[in-house]
Amino acid sequence: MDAEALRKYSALHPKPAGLTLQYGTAGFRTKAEQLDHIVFRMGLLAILRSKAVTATIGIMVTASHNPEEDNGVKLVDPLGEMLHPSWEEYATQLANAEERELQKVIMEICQKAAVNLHKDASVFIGRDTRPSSEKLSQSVIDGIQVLGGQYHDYGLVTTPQLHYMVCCQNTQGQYGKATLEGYYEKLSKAFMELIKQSHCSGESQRHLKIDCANGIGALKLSEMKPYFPQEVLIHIYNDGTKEKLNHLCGADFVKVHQKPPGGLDMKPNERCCSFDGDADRIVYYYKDTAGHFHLIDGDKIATLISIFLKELLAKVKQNFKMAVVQTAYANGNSTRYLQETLKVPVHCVKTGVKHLHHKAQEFDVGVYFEANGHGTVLFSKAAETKIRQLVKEEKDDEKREAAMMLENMIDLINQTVGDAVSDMLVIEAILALKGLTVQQWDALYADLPNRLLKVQVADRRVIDTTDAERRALTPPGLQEKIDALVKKYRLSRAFVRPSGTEDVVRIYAEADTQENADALAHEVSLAVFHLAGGKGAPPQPI
Ligand SMILES: CC(=O)N[C@H]1[C@@H](OP(=O)(O)O)O[C@H](CO)[C@@H](O)[C@@H]1O
Ligand SMILES: [Mg+2]
Repeated sequence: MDAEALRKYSALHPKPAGLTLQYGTAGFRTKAEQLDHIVFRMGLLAILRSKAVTATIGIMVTASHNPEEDNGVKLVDPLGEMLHPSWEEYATQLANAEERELQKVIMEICQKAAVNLHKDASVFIGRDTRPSSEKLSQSVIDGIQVLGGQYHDYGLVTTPQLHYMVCCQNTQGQYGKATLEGYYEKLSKAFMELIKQSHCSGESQRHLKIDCANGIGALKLSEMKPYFPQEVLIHIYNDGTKEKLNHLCGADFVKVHQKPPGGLDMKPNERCCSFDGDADRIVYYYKDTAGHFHLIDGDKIATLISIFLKELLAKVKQNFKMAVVQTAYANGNSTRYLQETLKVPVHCVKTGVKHLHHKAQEFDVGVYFEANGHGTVLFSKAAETKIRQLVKEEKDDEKREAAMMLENMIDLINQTVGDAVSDMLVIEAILALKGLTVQQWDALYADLPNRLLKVQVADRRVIDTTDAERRALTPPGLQEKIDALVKKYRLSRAFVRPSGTEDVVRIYAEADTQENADALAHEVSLAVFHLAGGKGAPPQPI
């Protein structure tokens, strides 16, 4: 390591005095002006990680659905997964080290993680469309160069595209070609193969309006358009030419406020969807003839995909183990539908994509979605091999055709991470193949009315949870109070947990009516305020 270069370059990316940040659920996220030293140091860390695992590592500059002024950075592991939890701690240490200690901290990480500094290193870089992203990605490159590694800067890409590139690179092209063209070709080919087999979609069925949150999704979808057949009629809104990123639009806005985004004129019964700022989340929605808004969230997306896959799996008769993975935020009626009507096992894990991804890897076919629309499907290697073999060798027509559809699903879904573009194509293909309208999809089950609130407390770490975050262990008395409040309502459920991305405690409640869900959420938020050290004025009724 060139100590002099490290000193010189870290001085160009100084750490603001007293600032400490944590590598959280989605990497580092804060105001863009506080991030320069962080991204420089994540460039350093990406090199260390690359040397440790002898593979290409990804680094993405984005703050997803957060306001345009924010930014963030996260690392991508060799197969396109999130950074391994054991390294999150190193990331935090490196980010918070004083400048004069930087070299020492690097050496400590090398020792703890058995990094051989003489090995080669390679990093792929991507960024979203925020005004601050370009400069920050230059600082990443400074970090990479100080420790001496190769890099490829993909420039503007969606988060899932970068995950895809990393996976392609480290599987020597088995997953696909590590170029944007490779991504577009792989997805569009699988999509076209799938919809070839659909008979029943009239023209009106093929229109889809997409709110791109004024972000990177708009750019990349426009690039991808020429790869689609003419029958695909997608209309891009909020493309970033007029309004601000994520402002009153995007998947997070639509899910949280349960209303349509600005900038998209929606006619009754038109199928619409929203991406988030880095295009790794998607939610669907429509307005009925009475003008009521209907949200189709990640839970209903997981349900649609599960129905489709379960039918195909029954046809190929392979006894593949399939399961759905959710978090505590999944609507109670989605869980009930999946378990009782569809008879698919459902598992609940802690919030955060890495937890869902990890659990889904236990099955031959693991469908995972967060209610907010981040999700994908994982196929085990054994299942994939068997399916590809059936496509080549199976004599029975029905079985072979089902295997072909599964094979195309494997190629269409981005198995590295949730991907709005890929998920959208999966959904569009399923709707076309099953001849389902957006209303019919929505009608699979009715969401239980629910409410998500947040409360500020002095220190959110006073709340400790268990049972996939569904029960609070501390502070004393809180869970007992929640239990008592929940008993007052029908079909009710409530839980609280400290957020991993914001300095707040989140409260979730559902019940038989919206009034009851709102009342329960409010009462629970008061309990949190009083028992967990609430800050400022007590929460007001909704
Ligand atoms: C209730 C909710 O939507 N929580 C989100 C949010 O996490 P919190 O830990 O709740 O702040 O951001 C995460 C990262 O994007 C996402 O994985 C998660 O689902
Ligand atoms: Mg995102």
